[in-house]
Amino acid sequence: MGEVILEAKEICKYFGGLKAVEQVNMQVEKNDIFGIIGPNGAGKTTFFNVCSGMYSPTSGDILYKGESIINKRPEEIAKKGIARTFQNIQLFRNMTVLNNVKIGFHIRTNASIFDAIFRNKKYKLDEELVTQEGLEILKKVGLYEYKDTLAGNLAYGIQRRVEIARALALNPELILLDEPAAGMNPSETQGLMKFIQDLNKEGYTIMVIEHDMKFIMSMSNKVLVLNFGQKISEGTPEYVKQDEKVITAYFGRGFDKEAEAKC
Ligand SMILES: Nc1ncnc2c1ncn2[C@@H]1O[C@H](COP(=O)(O)OP(=O)(O)OP(=O)(O)O)[C@@H](O)[C@H]1O
Repeated sequence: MGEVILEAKEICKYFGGLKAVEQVNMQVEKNDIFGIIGPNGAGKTTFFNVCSGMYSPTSGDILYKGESIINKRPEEIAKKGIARTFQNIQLFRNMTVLNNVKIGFHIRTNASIFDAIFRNKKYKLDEELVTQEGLEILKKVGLYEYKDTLAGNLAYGIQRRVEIARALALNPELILLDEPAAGMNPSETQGLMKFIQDLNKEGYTIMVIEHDMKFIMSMSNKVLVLNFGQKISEGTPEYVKQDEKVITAYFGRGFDKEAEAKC
């Protein structure tokens, strides 16, 4: 077994009387592409938000490299090496791609708002460094040609990649992706899959939640399946696909043909 970098221990998250997530355990190992799927309302988003530190669990713990990240501020979590994207793209549409990526660096550089306003030496040094690093990231992920394009003018699939590129500016080890293929057409989805696999080859560990079964099954090395807030299966895509409990969860909800076709 490889090094565990993110661990969920008996996570429960209740909203009033509603048990959105119930006793879920998970271990993401270094270099995994760890996929989480489940039917609508299964608790994926809630679990994701607990893992990224956005929600405190009702009970249980989240450990990053053995250290609890529960109740830590988002920037503290980011500094530890965890980056995330959001379900709805959160780019500045009227800014260039490069400037969007540069924003991702603000947590890492030491220039204060004071430095920035008065554009003093420290700010200028940081600004140069950040521009260089931003360009490096764009080269690394194949987005260099868009560096001067306004984010709002890009095709949807490319905007998604820019969002992920911005997350890389935090220099993370672990990237959490929240439904990255939502709203994409099949060719954009294919492109995104390759993009994520390439990042993984670069050494990033990835945890991803998605509705799209085919996306998760063809990309992940490990899959966790939630249903009604509980973990019903976990393993390789091959294992999960033939697990009776998974088949029942999906088939029982009446989208068997669709789900099967997508596997
Ligand atoms: N902030 C909240 N307050 C109250 N109930 C919530 C909240 N967030 C989620 N829920 C409920 O928790 C359950 C799990 O929702 P969640 O969004 O985590 O599932 P999901 O698997 O991500 O669903 P989908 O695939 O539809 O996005 C649902 O019954 C949902 O209505």
